Amino acid sequence: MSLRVSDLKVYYKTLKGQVKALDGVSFEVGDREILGLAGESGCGKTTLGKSLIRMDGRMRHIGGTVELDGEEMPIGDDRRMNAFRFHEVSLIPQYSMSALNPTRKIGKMVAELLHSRGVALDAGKLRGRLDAVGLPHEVLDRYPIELSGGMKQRVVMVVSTLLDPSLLIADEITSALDVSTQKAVAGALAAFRDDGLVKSMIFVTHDLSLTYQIADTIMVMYAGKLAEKAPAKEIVEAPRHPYTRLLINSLPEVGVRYADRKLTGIAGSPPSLLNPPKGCRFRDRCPLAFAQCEQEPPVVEVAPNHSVACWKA
Ligand SMILES: Nc1ncnc2c1ncn2[C@@H]1O[C@H](COP(=O)(O)OP(=O)(O)OP(=O)(O)O)[C@@H](O)[C@H]1O
Repeated sequence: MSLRVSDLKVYYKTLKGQVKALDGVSFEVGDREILGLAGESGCGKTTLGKSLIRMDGRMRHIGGTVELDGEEMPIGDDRRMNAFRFHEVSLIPQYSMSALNPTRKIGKMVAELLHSRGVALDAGKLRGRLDAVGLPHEVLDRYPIELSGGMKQRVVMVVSTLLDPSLLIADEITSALDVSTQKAVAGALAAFRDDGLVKSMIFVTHDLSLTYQIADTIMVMYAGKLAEKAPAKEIVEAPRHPYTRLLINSLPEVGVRYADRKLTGIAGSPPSLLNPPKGCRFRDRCPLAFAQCEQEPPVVEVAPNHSVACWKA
């Protein structure tokens, strides 16, 4: 087992109270597995990715454990997490390709970044990684502004994996790209796993159709909790949770750009995570809701590797 997350609770401290962004989430990612993490905006996807790397100032580790390759990660301890960051687990954050330093050539930026981590640049390895994502070596001599969006995203992928992390988390890395570039970048990401450059991966996206192309397993979250997790084909072809069904039905049409997509077909909006409702958090929007949904549904394995949190699944 590569990653084991048990009953993880991560809250944000705000002036209005605690936002329960991750509220008791448990799941595993196997060796060589790509887990696609899906769900509407605000369900906790980014919080999950960040909490495995670096908590921001408002985030609090309230409970639960995270084990990577059998070792517990001290996710609430920023200093002790230094031993894990980039070395064991690496995150490609949302919008990271736009955050490349515009005043540095790519090669210099990579050298400086490694230096800041106390690691010497291995030029041969760097060139090998550029080859792996289909970038010409001469990008090292270019400024970010001279690269296309897809090239910048590949640079970020190379930088994030130079220290050979076991687990790579990619958070919405294809959102700002056109459809064919999205596919190419997702394909390059899957090749990282296929070539053994990383052992396992979490691919975070709103876009279930893209995640379906590369993920072995898809986990759907709703309002800070796990709704359903199953092999990708099963989630798409035979979803059991009413929320997953509605998500699948609202898949955007092929060829529509991210910015033009709207999640239609699910009336209402997710509950506030400041004071989430008791019981099933989806029940106000659920076409199948009944009295028992006032109790929180447990996550139940309804078929091999297929878990659902719904009384009616
Ligand atoms: N810094 C913060 N302070 C307070 N609340 C926050 C903060 N960041 C996120 N949240 C809240 O935590 C919840 C989960 O947010 P998160 O960004 O993890 O969701 P997401 O599924 O990744 O959404 P998106 O797809 O829009 O990035 C939301 O209710 C959000 O409003």
